[in-house]
Amino acid sequence: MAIVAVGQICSTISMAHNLSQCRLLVQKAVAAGAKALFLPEASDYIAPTASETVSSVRPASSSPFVQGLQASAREHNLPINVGIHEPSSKHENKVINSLVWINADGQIEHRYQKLHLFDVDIPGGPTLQESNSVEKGTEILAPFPTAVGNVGLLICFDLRFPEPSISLRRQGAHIITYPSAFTAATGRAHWSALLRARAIETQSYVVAAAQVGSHNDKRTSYGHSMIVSPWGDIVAELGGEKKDEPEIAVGEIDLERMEKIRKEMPLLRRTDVYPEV
Ligand SMILES: O=C(O)CNC(=O)[C@H](CS)NC(=O)CCC(=O)C(=O)O
Repeated sequence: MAIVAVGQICSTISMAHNLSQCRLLVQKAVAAGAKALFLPEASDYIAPTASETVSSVRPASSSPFVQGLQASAREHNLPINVGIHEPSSKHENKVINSLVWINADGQIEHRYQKLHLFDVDIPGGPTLQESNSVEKGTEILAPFPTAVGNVGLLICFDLRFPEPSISLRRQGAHIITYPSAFTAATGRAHWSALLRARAIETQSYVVAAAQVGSHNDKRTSYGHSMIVSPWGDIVAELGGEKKDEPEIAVGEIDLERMEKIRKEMPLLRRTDVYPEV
């Protein structure tokens, strides 16, 4: 059994501030005995406008934020999963919403690019057009082995679509991650129900690190980072308020219990009957 930590922060436009928040979380995760730390979507920065999202981007190889976290991972021998922005190689005026796995040697070993972009217009909020500044991904990254189990990467709004999580499960995932910056309004309505549903239907651990609180005068995130077991229990959960110091929550990944759940209730799909999904 291994302990994992989810970290909760309130990223702003200041990469230096966001890095210092994340480094505090690394120290807390190490002190708690965690074997991996999961950080939210867009941990490097959250900008108030699409143009500032694009103008703030740095390649990972020269981003002080990414390099700082790589140094922390190496120093503490702790793998870190973190959501960042990276330049798009296809569009000059877009970034990619990316999730990287930094291994215990501080190397970026895996990278996933967000598939589903958050374009919504709900009167009274939220109104966000992620595709104005972000280029969507085109593939699922196969789950990869880590010290805490086989990890499959997805991001935030991807949570609303069961198909990629089912695909990751079928490809051998034990843990599915949803680093997020859920809006306060949609988070209240849907966040925990969706996370529990994905855990129950994939019979996998779901680890969801979330942004919390007010990032700027336009954006507030719901928080409530959590770890959900393959049976759907909420193993650990943080609150919805931004604290003076960023917080972690920790939980055990029990792969034996997961295998028992999968064996006792096999979820055999009738794709012979519904091949279109
Ligand atoms: O803007 C950035 O830099 C970081 N990206 C985000 O915060 C993204 C896109 S705006 N947020 C979501 O996908 C929220 C989904 C959500 O809230 C829901 O599905 O209800």
